[in-house]
Amino acid sequence: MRTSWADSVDNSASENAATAASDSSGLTRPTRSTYVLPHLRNRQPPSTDPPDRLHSVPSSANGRVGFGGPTTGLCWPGGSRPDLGRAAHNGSGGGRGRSGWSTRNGGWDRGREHEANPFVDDDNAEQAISEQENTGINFEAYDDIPVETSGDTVPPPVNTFAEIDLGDALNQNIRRCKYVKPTPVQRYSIPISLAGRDLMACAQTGSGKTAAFCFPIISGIMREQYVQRPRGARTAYPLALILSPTRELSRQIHDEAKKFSYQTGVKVVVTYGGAPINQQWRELERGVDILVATPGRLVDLLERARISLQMIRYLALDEADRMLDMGFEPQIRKIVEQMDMPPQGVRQTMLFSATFPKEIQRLASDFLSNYIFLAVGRVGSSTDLIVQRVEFVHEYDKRSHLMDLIHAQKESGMRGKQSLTLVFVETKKGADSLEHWLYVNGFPATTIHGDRTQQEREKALRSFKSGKTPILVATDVAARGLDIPHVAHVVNFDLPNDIDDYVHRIGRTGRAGKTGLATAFFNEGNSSLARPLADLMQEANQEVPAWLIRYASRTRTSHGGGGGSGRNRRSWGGRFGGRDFRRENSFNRAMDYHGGAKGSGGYGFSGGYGPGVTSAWD
Ligand SMILES: Nc1ncnc2c1ncn2[C@@H]1O[C@H](COP(=O)(O)OP(=O)(O)OP(=O)(O)O)[C@@H](O)[C@H]1O
Repeated sequence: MRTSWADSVDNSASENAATAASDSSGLTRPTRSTYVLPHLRNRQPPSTDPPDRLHSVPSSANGRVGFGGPTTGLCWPGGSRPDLGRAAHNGSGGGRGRSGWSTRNGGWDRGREHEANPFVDDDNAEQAISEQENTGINFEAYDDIPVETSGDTVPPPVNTFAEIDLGDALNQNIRRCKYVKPTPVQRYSIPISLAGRDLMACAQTGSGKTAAFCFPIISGIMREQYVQRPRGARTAYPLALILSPTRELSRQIHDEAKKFSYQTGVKVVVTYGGAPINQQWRELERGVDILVATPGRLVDLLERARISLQMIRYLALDEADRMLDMGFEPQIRKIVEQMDMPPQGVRQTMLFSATFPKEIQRLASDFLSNYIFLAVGRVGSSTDLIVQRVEFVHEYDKRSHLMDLIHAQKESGMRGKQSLTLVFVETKKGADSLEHWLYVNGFPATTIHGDRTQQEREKALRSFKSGKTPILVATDVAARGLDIPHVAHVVNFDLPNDIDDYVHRIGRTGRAGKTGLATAFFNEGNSSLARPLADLMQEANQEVPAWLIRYASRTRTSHGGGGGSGRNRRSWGGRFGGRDFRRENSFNRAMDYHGGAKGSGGYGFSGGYGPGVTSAWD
């Protein structure tokens, strides 16, 4: 019978302890595996299993059951988190440096020999260029950024990575990534997460949210020297789950997380639809600490009892507003609430996105316990790095307009290479047809959308990233999260119906402090977007054409002053992509405010997240 990597570590440890029935914290530990019938495997674990034991640990000040108490400063509290079922780590409690760091003895040291170096083989030259450019990140662009936090006792932010006790191995990887200092969302969210707090974080596109949730998870797992996992025959027991809405984004998060966890002993595995499931099974059987997944494939694996969530300590939802909108919510609820994942308050939950409509915040709060809301502003910050243009273009003129833009782009291409242009369209058919037309007209283009096979999607993305086909025509499947260096221009050939989708789309350029250009084709068909678009551009100090303002005021009048309709009836936080909805609900707890001027408007009305079409997604 095969056992997982984690199991083999645990097996050898428990075998050494022979029939030991308790660990150093006096908690009972199962000494032999018990066969569980597949149909019973996803039930709540028996009372001796670790997650149940967590319930017996008293609540701490932060409201988290079983968490070893709030930290002072940024270091882990002395001793282990009793909720983890690991032997106490020997840290000095608040001390820095090596003490207390797990070497994850045994298992990974063996596995490490085979651990490919993710810093050398990844996209080769492309990787090298983007790494070089990380050193040139325009941090000045972040200096005046407004940041708002709300919630009970918010841990203070840090200014440097050195102030945070992330552990030597992870620090080494941060250096390898050429991250010199934390971005604003990292400065605030990492201390919050390291203190064990739940978090809802709203920060601009391209501002480093992936590292913001990966670092605390990796660091937390590294600190846990020993985890007793049930010895389920072929079931994997990850300690952390990162969910994202698309396959490509899951792969990207996996690639990043592998870099951050290189030689830490923390094993990251990805699973998503459209790829052979057997291969993913085999990978899972070799052991997994952090599982990155799309919801559909994960539900499949849970139902087949290939994965159990009973050991989950950390849950992160990237693009959380998208994950909780109508397209995904039932699947997410199933994963988080109806399988065997420990409840909120026991696990630590982190939700990240660039946009957080209030209705979605309300839903999301079901998953969180006494959480902190963090908003890192848009205006006066990285969104300003994207020059936004909007042109009035009739449907029949769109192609020739696009051709003009691409010609202009070609002329301004750097190093003799055409810079990358990402063109968003509404439908899969429209994507294929536009790609064909571009190809016929001599423009090297490729396309990515939900009707293409996963292989085709991945090939298209590679070809675009490498510059072989410098034009990518995409549906919204490429709108969120994808971090493609050198995207100089985003063209909204068809505007989306939802202003939040617009924000994510244009965020594919102007990443990590770099500049970018976004052009939108607007016509009568987009009237409902006129007002939110005009407001957004104004907030980002962009030039708003007079005709768009006229359109915007017309929609304002026709909607009785409410402005926008359907999905666009959202209460944005003015300078932010979202603001804590608890404020409107007479949430009278301590509010901390850092930097920037307070409350500059927003749309001034709440909620109304209407139904939307989500066909372009997984
Ligand atoms: N501290 C840092 N220093 C330099 N570069 C960084 C730092 N943190 C992240 N980056 C780089 O910034 C880029 C954007 O990061 P990331 O993809 O995590 O953004 P994001 O906030 O998740 O964006 P989106 O909202 O579009 O998903 C990446 O190339 C990443 O490597």
